[in-house]
Amino acid sequence: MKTLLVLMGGSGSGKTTVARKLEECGYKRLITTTTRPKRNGEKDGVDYHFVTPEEFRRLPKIEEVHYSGFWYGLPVREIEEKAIQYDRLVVVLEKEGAQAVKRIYGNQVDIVFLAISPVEMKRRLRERGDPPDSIQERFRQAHERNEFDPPEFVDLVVENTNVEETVRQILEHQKRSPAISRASF
Ligand SMILES: Nc1ncnc2c1ncn2[C@@H]1O[C@H](COP(=O)(O)OP(=O)(O)OP(=O)(O)O)[C@@H](O)[C@H]1O
Ligand SMILES: Nc1nc2c(ncn2[C@@H]2O[C@H](COP(=O)(O)O)[C@@H](O)[C@H]2O)c(=O)[nH]1
Repeated sequence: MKTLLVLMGGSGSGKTTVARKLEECGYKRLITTTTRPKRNGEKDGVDYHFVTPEEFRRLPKIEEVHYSGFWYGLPVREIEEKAIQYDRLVVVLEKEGAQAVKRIYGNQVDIVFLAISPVEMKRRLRERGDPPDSIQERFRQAHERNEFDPPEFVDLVVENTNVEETVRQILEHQKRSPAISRASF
């Protein structure tokens, strides 16, 4: 039984925080690649594979997106290697990436949308220490890309007001979903 859980939602909705909690529950996280600079405390190979634009261009990827001025993509190697070793995978992607992996892996993919209001988004990004111009750009982009509303293709929507409760709802949903519990890569 193998499943790929995709966490998506607006900037600051808590995708990375929830993914870390799910790792404590036995999920293996797929580390994606980006050309953006590291934030304070982020580590190469742990939070992202941080690469130059040239390295990014050469890397074989399942999907890629240009977001808020930088490139992001899921390396083929990352999913191929971890799917052999682990039954439950989790990855953090924006909307187009989530749609792309659903197209490729079908029923094995479970997409969870973490909801956040515009006011709470600004508050969390400030609290995370994002620079004011970056917060402004993400806010503009979130509106432009309609990131506050769940698209129709998601499998579960969670109001992430409490991380432990969010994780509980996701685990419960995965247990109940027949397509997910039958999935295999
Ligand atoms: N349920 C929650 N309640 C309050 N704060 C939270 C909650 N979940 C996450 N946070 C905090 O909000 C900030 C943003 O969280 P996180 O980085 O996980 O979001 P994200 O969705 O991955 O954002 P981005 O897409 O911008 O990378 C962090 O400071 C995190 O500690
Ligand atoms: N389609 C993809 N989206 C990705 C990937 N890795 C991360 N992301 C999404 O990008 C934004 C910005 O992330 P941040 O860490 O700079 O705040 C966020 O929505 C992520 O979900 C990827 O490989 N492909």
